[in-house]
Amino acid sequence: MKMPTVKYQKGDTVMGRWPGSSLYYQVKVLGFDSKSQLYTVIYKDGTELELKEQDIKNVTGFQTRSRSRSRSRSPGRRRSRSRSPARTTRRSSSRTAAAVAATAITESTQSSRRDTRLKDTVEVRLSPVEQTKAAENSSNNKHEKKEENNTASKVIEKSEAKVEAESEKNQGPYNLRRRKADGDAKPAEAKPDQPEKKAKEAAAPSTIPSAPLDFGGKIGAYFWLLFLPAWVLFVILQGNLTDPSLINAPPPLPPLDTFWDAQALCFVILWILFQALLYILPVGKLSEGMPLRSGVRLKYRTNGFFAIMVSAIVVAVAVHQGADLTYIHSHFLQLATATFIISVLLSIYLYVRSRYAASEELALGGNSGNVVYDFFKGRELNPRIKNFDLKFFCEMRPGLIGWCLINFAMALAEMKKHNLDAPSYAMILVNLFQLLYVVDGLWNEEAILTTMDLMHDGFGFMLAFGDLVWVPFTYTLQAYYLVLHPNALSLPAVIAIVTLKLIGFYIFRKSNSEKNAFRRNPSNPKLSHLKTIPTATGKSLLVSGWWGVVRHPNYLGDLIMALAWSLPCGFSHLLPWYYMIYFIILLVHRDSRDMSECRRKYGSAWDEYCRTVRYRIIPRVY
Ligand SMILES: NC(=O)C1=CN([C@@H]2O[C@H](COP(=O)(O)OP(=O)(O)OC[C@H]3O[C@@H](n4cnc5c(N)ncnc54)[C@H](OP(=O)(O)O)[C@@H]3O)[C@@H](O)[C@H]2O)C=CC1
Ligand SMILES: CC(C)CCC[C@@H](C)[C@H]1CC=C2C3=C(CC[C@@]21C)[C@@]1(C)CC[C@H](O)C(C)(C)[C@@H]1CC3
Repeated sequence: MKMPTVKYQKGDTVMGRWPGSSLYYQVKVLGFDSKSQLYTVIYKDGTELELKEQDIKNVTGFQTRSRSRSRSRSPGRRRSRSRSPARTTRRSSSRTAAAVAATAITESTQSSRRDTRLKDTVEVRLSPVEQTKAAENSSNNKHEKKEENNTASKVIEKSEAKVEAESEKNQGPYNLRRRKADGDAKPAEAKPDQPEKKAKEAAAPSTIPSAPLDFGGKIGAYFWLLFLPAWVLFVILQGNLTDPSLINAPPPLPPLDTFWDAQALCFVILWILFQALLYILPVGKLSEGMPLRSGVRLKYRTNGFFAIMVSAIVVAVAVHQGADLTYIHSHFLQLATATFIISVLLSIYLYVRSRYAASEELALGGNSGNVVYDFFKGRELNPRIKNFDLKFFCEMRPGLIGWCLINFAMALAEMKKHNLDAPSYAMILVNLFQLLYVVDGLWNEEAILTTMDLMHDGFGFMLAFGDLVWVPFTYTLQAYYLVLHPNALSLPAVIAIVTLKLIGFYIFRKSNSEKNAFRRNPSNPKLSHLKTIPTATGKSLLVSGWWGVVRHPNYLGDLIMALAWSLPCGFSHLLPWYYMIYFIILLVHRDSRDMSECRRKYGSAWDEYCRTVRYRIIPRVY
């Protein structure tokens, strides 16, 4: 960059104020943009920011800040055990841009959220220095003090209103740029029909970091590809046995031709097309997803509740017209096989199209270069055909609504099998509990846009199979089990199980809604009583409310609900407890995946959060 005649020159070592605080760090000037009148500076750990001239000072007139003074002043110190910058640096394994953020715990009130944030900035990770008295008294500084509030409040406005998109787009008075060390640069791939894009990407190295391999890496991917379908087959066959113990040896494989049923395939295709039709109808809200790396926010048609209502009406009419839904029970294996074939075809399509996707459209994981691993994990973050979002659709519609349809069919099958006028209590509970879970998910469909799957995971075999096969054919195992293995429940047992379910549901819904509301609008007045930790990405972390109890309160609620789903099936067999066992494993693994991802994103701010909120899922236990 050619430097015009400006106060500070490229290469100068100066003191740069950290946005939102009155602390200065030694920085090097990288350049000056005459248009925006901002200096690009680099901090010692490699973080780049754009600063105004007022926020830059000459090194003379500064002295090293005494840490104890800095810390004892800090309101946040009262909340945190280990605040030594040195210690934090040692403990933090993956320092990102956040590692230099002024990590503060802020308590905001409705009226003075911004001011409080400014006052409460308590900790920095570089060796902060402050100006000498002489320098502080200078007239220049008086002006600067006034300006400090202006500029800092701009930062907060930025981080509270349109935070993510703007920080990524490099707009506004300060820019927190991605650190170069955020990940390995990957060779750019571009769509052949987008020569402009290709040229641009070839010129600039791709910013897509490849995340560390998950799920046991490349070998693990082979394993899961074989194990997951085999497991679905195993539990379906077990469900038909008189003694369906999970620890029994697998039943003998039925002849191959029993797997295939063309009619079953037609039903599955019809069901998916029907759901796709409901999804594209211009009914319901168009919700915005979280900002992507490019700053773009995709739009999603969140009409899931409408879709399940219409589906229920259509199914009711079909049953009234004589359709025999017990077909689903008697052809469970064939329906699962047909859906499996569709999920494999879909995964192949997803992998092939991801080879043509631009690098900015790829997820952080799933780009290892190993075909099998990438096929399994998924490469493209939001594969779309025009506005039709494949990942969102698959996650929220055919499998999820199909789950309720299958449960309902199992209730009818139970009545048929045992000549009942009504389903058993156990079957009713399982049906109602899971229906509530699905309907709630669809009612709050927008909230899915802030979950890990939608924000971070690529769409590949794992999710395609998970959404289309795993959910409808294994999450229904309790109802499937009850058809052949009835379990009588006393009234007190029913009351106890319903109470447990409601407690779990309350925790699950409240915590998910709190995070979703906060992510969508961090300055939401309803959340102003909550404490937050700002991070260098512009986003903050909730540190009180539900997210101050444990790091994943939503998982806790979900697990309590899972317990309530299995209890109606009794303790005679392990099969109906499969979901509970699987779910513990899934959520513990998800929690650790999320931990690594958040540590990568938020650096020391995340470490700070973990020190403040010590337990992951169960208070005082885990
Ligand atoms: N039934 C089932 O099979 C499954 C159900 N679920 C349920 O789906 C829901 C979503 O789960 P999942 O996507 O795994 O995870 P979360 O909804 O918990 O999302 C995790 C993300 O939330 C953000 N976050 C974490 N801590 C904080 C905080 N303190 N303050 C603000 N934001 C924070 C981070 O993203 P960022 O900071 O980038 O916004 C983090 O990556 C859960 O209720 C879970 O139980 C999940 C898996 C399977
Ligand atoms: C096959 C693998 C071993 C695991 C696949 C995992 C998937 C089945 C799950 C990953 C996250 C999910 C969510 C839901 C269903 C299961 C999958 C797809 C969810 C849609 C269920 C309904 C909830 O209300 C929810 C919060 C919207 C869930 C979001 C995550």
